[in-house]
Amino acid sequence: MSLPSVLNTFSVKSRDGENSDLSTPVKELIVQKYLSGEKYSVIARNLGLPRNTVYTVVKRYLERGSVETPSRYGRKRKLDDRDVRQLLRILLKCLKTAHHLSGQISSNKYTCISLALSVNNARYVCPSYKGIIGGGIGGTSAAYFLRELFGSKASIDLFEKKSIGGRLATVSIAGNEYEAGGSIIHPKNLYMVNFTDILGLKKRQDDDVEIISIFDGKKLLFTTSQYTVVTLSKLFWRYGMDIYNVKSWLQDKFMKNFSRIYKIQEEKYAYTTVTDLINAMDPTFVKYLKKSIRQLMKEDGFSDLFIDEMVMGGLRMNYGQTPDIHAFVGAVSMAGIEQGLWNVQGGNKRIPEKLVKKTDVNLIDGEVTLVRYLEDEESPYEVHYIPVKHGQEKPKPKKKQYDIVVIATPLHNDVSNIQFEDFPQDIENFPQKYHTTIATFVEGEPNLATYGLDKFEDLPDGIFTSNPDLFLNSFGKQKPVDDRKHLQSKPAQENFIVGKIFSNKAPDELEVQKYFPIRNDIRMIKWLAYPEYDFYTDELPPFVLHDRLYYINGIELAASAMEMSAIGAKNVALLAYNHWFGHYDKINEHYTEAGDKGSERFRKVQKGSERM
Ligand SMILES: CC(C)=CCC/C(C)=C/CC/C(C)=C/CSC[C@H](N)C(=O)O
Repeated sequence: MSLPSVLNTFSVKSRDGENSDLSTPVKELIVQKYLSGEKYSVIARNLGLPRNTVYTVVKRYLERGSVETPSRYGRKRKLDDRDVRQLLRILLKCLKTAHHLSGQISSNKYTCISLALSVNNARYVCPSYKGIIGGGIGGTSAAYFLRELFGSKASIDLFEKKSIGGRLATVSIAGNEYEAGGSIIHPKNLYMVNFTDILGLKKRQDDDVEIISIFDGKKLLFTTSQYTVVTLSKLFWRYGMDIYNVKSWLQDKFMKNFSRIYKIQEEKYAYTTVTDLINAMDPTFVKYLKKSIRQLMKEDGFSDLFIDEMVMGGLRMNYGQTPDIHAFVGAVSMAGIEQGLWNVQGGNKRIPEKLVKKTDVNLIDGEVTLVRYLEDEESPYEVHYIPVKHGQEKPKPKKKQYDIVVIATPLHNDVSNIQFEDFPQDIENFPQKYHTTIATFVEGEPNLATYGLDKFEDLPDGIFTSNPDLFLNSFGKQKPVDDRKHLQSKPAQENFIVGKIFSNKAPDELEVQKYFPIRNDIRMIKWLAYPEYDFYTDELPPFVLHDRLYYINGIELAASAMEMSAIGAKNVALLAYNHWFGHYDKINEHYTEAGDKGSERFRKVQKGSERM
């Protein structure tokens, strides 16, 4: 099955579509009954209709404010815009006095109805119980943003079956801890910068000039120098103007409008699909999903040599893949080889660990197996889990009910095996393949001959590879996550280093010998690290799986990075907040900043996405 069709099965689509075969009075009767408090199942039974049909009619009504299917040729509205605005003003006044409603109201044609629905639907108290499934950077960021939005009274449970941090982890070798998973943060990754600040953590940034080479499997094609002027001359000699153009190209084509997301989210706008969120940053980004980074850069005049060496090198290091992956993740990878990258003193996993404490969540050590929808219950999501085994006894399965549930783990069979039951539509596991990346840490003496070198001093700090057939994706000399010198162990022998080999397959003894013939210790970590970006589609997964059941990790299909997970988490927290308090004018809506030219190009991407 191709990806678009697979993703369609994942979207929230009602089985009986538009119900265009029901007459308008019947649809109106359904809505009337719903508004007077009758449950879907009761309405369905009394009217002799399938429950799904009733659900869909109500859902469409909540989205559109009308039971009619919108049509250019349909019946005209009886009220004109002026009437609607006037009605709105009156309604708003009544509502604000009567219910202290704080929602903002715009004058779009459905506002009148959604506002009326707010009277029935808006909840004036915070949801009591929220469950987050997954304790990685996505889940813990979601906890933080939910706490920020819903306040200290909301009770938040966070389920994690292993350890907090997920794919942010350290490995212990030669007496020190090293970054083993997501390892780098860009200076413009505002959420990571803010978390580090708020949580009282410190940045770890190398002041030493790092020497980087590109290796084709036989020799080092290119090596930077510790003198910037020499490096620039060498780069210019090899890549010409490409090396000067790439920085401003990345800034103009990507970084500038990517940064719009921070303002958009500060203004509490949220999007129901990953595509809609990307589109809100810049509609051109949606086009990047449908072409390769190679194609985009070639269209913009970059040479094959530059793409095959620099871009390839960055992509093999960051995602173990090639410039044939889509241009959005390609651009993120390019940002990941810019200057000024940093990580957290003590390890990046300290961010999620400290977020858990800061947000005062209730941590549940357990593996979630099932989420069941209990339609008639006040807290309709029943989460089933198996507590982590601590003693000898086999733990008994348990369950808890929630108002809101956030899934913060890839819904992918190799990673999680959560079942969904009794939902009006199918919620299936994430069909996209995840890429296996092996990080092998070795304490030993590197094999200089492999790189065509003679002297130990000439071994670069980092090696990118330009050959897609090579076993080695990248190599890097490692520094401990705690760079306070007095805490670090000394290497076991002269010319011993701790090096990290990234590869797509586990190395056998011969392969390890090739890079480290003499060694003291070796540790190998297998990650299902990020999606296999072998698709071009602008139909990325939804953030909303059901009314108040949200999913963060679909954002990884756009690009996987710590910051992307935090952006996804903030979007989901804002969706939960806007849905709960009836701020529908902040969902899937265009955000315009005064004088913001970029957003004038905004177009709606409602294909396959639904306003919940
Ligand atoms: C915030 C702006 C303006 C742009 C940044 C876009 C972005 C999300 C950059 C992340 C850069 C980065 C750290 C890329 C590395 S790829 C992920 C890698 N596998 C890792 O996490 O270690």
